[in-house]
Amino acid sequence: MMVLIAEDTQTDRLILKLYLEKMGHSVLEAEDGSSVISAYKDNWKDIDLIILDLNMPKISGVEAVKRIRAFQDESKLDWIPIIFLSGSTIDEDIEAGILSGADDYLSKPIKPKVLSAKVHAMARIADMRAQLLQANRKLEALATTDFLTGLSNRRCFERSLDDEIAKAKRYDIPLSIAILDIDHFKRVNDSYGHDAGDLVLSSVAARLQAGARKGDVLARIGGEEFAICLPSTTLEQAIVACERYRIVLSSEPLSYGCDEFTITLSAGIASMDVDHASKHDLMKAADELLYRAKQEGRDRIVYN
Ligand SMILES: Nc1nc2c(ncn2[C@@H]2O[C@H](COP(=O)(O)OP(=O)(O)OP(=O)(O)O)[C@@H](O)[C@H]2O)c(=O)[nH]1
Repeated sequence: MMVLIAEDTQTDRLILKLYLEKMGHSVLEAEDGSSVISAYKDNWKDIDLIILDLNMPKISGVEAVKRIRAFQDESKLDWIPIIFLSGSTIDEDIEAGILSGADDYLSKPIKPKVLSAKVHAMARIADMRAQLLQANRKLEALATTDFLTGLSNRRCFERSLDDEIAKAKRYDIPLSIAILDIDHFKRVNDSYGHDAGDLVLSSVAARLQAGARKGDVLARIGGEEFAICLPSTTLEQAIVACERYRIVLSSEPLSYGCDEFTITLSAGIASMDVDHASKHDLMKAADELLYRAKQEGRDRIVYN
């Protein structure tokens, strides 16, 4: 581990450094409260643990820990363990240290075995926390991804749309969305089976994804229904993009074993304006236009 230590008494600092290095850790030294804060800010990526003296000149250990924890919160950094070191064993000092954001307390003079045990315990907690964060990230990815196509799912699409609508309003920039639906998809399932249907869905997703512009959010929002959020895109530009998707899809057949399917899609496009200023209004407008595209014969894009 990389341990940042802060201790204003040079001999104490050297002893602590020696013990930690003997245990196989790397050590970064600071000699007072303000230098431990700046050392952490400059090196937070490498630091795994902080051990600091409670009583230091100018900025006390308690204040330094408060500022380090505040910096972690503001910058959304991962938690790392902090241990206080002090000659005082007064209950109030221990309480103040822990309440400031530290995780454990070591009393001076340092006993190598106790130091080693506490560092070990902190490393274990940090490791468990890292595992938990990783598991949470995996769960988050599962909760926002459509398992069949690997695209974003409806939940993720709606969340991105909320963000893009807020940005479009804040900076007064255009925003368009399109809802695309594969035509007569039921026939694929009915004639070739569900596996063929699944393959068509993932091939369509891959083709749409390959043609998507960076920054556009493409999602599978229902069975054979896809949606695209096109930030900074006017209705005219969205029509061009959706025509491209429509042609990309129908121009070359998809194959499933020896069978080939020509797939077409219908789409409704809506752009943000005074009438379609909310997520609900935009989705509803695009959905109604998609319905019109189906009514008017499919394999087409409809907009207002
Ligand atoms: N294979 C497969 N089929 C799905 C999936 N989700 C929905 N479907 C099927 O998609 C089909 C949608 O049928 P419909 O809503 O009648 O639409 P359509 O046949 O595409 O007709 P139009 O949209 O009117 O052109 C149904 O047969 C669903 O069972 C899926 O994940 N995999």
